[in-house]
Amino acid sequence: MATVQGELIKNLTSKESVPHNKISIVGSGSVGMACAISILMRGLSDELALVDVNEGRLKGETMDLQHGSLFVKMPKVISSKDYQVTANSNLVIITAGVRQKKGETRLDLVQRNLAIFKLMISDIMTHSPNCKMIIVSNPVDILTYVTWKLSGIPQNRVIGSGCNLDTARFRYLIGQKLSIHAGSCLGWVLGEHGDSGVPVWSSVRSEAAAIWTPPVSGT
Ligand SMILES: NC(=O)C1=CN([C@@H]2O[C@H](COP(=O)(O)OP(=O)(O)OC[C@H]3O[C@@H](n4cnc5c(N)ncnc54)[C@H](O)[C@@H]3O)[C@@H](O)[C@H]2O)C=CC1
Ligand SMILES: CC(=O)C(=O)O
Repeated sequence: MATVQGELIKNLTSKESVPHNKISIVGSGSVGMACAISILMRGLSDELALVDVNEGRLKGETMDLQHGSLFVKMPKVISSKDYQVTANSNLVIITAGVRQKKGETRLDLVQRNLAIFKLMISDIMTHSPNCKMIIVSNPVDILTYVTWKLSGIPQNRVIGSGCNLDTARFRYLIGQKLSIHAGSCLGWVLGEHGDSGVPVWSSVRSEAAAIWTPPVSGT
């Protein structure tokens, strides 16, 4: 029998809405939460799902994001340690795993994070066989390759963050040197993310460099 309370709190729409651009993030640590906030602030998804083995952290981070609903356009945030919550994602971002401790290199993380990936990738594929994946966990280039192999999906659906962060740092530092915004400095770091990345000086261009160009003699 319908109660007054039941009538007052029932949904106005009869059907559950189906997300059209669902993004899931595995790992709700520092990097996962930075991704989550960027996605929400830019309105990139209509449903955001988070997964982490640390249920206490996951609950706290999810509540923080949900409580910020007032400030974002697409505020649906769900989470669980069960990968079912990621079902039908268009994009899955992997930030889960261990990070470096003092004295460790990114490559030192490979065995521990590989073990996590072996379990995680099959769960992701079971629930979102058509998704694209962005890998951030380190060592990122190796784990991107591992994800491609473990998932069996075409290589154009598995994207590693690669040297994006190194390139951003490079452009920031050039900008600092020239007292201009990093966006006005072009330049790339290529190779493997981290200690062996190669700053390609011949790729560097900046608005300031144009100012420095000496005038052609005779003009
Ligand atoms: N590619 C890049 O440019 C960058 C990569 N990283 C890497 O990203 C990873 C994450 O870094 P942070 O967020 O700073 O670490 P964090 O320690 O803050 O977060 C990692 C999260 O992964 C979770 N986790 C661990 N095992 C899991 C599993 N089996 N399933 C689900 N969740 C699991 C942990 O509970 C934790 O919440 C590290 O490997 C780090 O080295 C970090 C910064 C930049
Ligand atoms: C953690 C890491 O890969 C970085 O900050 O470059």
